[in-house]
Amino acid sequence: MIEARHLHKVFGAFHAVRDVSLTVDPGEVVALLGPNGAGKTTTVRMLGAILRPSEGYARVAGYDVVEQARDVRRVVGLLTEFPGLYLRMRPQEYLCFFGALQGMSATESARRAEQLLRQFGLWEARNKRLDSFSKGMKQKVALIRALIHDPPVLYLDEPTTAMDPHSARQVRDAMLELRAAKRTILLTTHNLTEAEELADRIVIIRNGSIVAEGTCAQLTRQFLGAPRWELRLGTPAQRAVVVLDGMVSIERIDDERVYYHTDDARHVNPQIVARLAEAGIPIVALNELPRRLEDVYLEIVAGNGRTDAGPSVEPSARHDRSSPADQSTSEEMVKVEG
Ligand SMILES: Nc1ncnc2c1ncn2[C@@H]1O[C@H](COP(=O)(O)OP(=O)(O)OP(=O)(O)O)[C@@H](O)[C@H]1O
Repeated sequence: MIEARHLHKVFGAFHAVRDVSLTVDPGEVVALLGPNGAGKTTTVRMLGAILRPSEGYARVAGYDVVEQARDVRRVVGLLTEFPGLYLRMRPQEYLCFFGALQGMSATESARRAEQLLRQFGLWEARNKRLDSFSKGMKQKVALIRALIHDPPVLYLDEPTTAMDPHSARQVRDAMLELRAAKRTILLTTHNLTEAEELADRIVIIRNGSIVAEGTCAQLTRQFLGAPRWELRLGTPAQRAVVVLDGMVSIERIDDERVYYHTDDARHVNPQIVARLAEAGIPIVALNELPRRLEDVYLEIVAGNGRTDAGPSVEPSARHDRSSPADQSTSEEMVKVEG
């Protein structure tokens, strides 16, 4: 559904996005993660036909983001990080206005706006002007704006940042529903728990380049190694070392606990339990230690990991589309905000 090849974006002399190639399949949710200034929003804006790539190309639902920008904007619902709302309007008229821009009839957009305002708990506030809305409420209106025409592709840039926990839950539930309805979603977020919950696949970008890509499980395995286990005994753990020796890789021993790694827990752990029982060593508990996306992320962006994300390089031969005009900082293809 989204296919980007060798995307590159230069602002003046600054390379904000370098050689980004990315595929998102129909119905897939991909989280684009990375530190501040990594190039996430710039990538999303290029994929949304808002910003012209300096090099490379991208197609969304089969449409080229440069040659068929209008079609791309029709099939994409875009929630930007700083949504500009028409603050004198009330939510319903604002949403109907955007529905009309997307070619919806007045009745259809009014019906859809009502449904979404109710879903996100804003129906009671429908008669208030948007300038009286809180930051989180405005963000919800911006999200509804992205959803109004029920697009097959959604780019959600930090969709829950300003929201209270209940509202953030509503938005995450909405994303889960959209995923179930086979919408294709590219999500950028600094909330790694959110990414873990929602995304089928994670892409990590740093200094404008993709440095890691995969499912949470794949990235965890690649960057944190084999799963860690904690064995709690009812006796000093030193006694168990002889039993475990050669079966697993012991990381440390702590009083009555042993921490170890194994690639083959399914076979090794039952053997460990049997041998300890045979040796009369009581087992209190055996647990796999949870590994969070946050640990993987920090390993990658801190640069200690096995990534090759080094300093920036000049773009090499790519599908070149740059022109002198494209090197400026004001090359927006369209102005989307009010
Ligand atoms: N229009 C612009 N002109 C010049 N530099 C820009 C422009 N837009 C973005 N940049 C620069 O490009 C880099 C990437 O910015 P981008 O907004 O894509 O980062 P991000 O990963 O979305 O960051 P954050 O997590 O803080 O939102 C930053 O250094 C930013 O200052």
